[in-house]
Amino acid sequence: MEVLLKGLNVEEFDEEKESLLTGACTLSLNHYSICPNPELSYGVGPHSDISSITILLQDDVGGLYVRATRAGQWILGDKLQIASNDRYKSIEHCVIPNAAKNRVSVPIFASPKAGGVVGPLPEVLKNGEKPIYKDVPWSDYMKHFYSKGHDGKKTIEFGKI
Ligand SMILES: O=C(O)CCC(=O)C(=O)O
Ligand SMILES: [Fe+2]
Repeated sequence: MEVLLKGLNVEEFDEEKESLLTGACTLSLNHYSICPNPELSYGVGPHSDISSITILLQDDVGGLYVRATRAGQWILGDKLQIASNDRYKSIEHCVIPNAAKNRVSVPIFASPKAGGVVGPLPEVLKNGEKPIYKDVPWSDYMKHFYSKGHDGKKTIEFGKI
């Protein structure tokens, strides 16, 4: 995270920044059952995570498809795209089920602490750059994400000015 922040003119990953970006960690336990016709369904439809960063633990079955050329075991989320005023991009991904094996995955989401706000970092706008996003309570952003089905990268529109 510190490397990513250096690219945004943020010198120090202090307590305030930590709480704003990665103050709350949650995880999901996902089980994908064998699917006889994987081409007809999704395990999880295309979306970007709303977290800052997601770290994925998974077994050797596979099935995560990522719309990017460079992605390892971590995925950037909307919170970081918004904080960086679009310098970093959240990564769209989906899960295709497997015809022969069950799969287990454990994504760990590093997100803002409850009560936090989603918006461009002041350091990013320091040079007079126009903000693309407004300040939105993190709880509203989350509510919006969970109020609808997965829809690619549309969630981030909610934060736009
Ligand atoms: O199971 C996976 O590989 C990813 C699941 C996922 O994208 C999510 O829970 O947000
Ligand atoms: Fe995801």
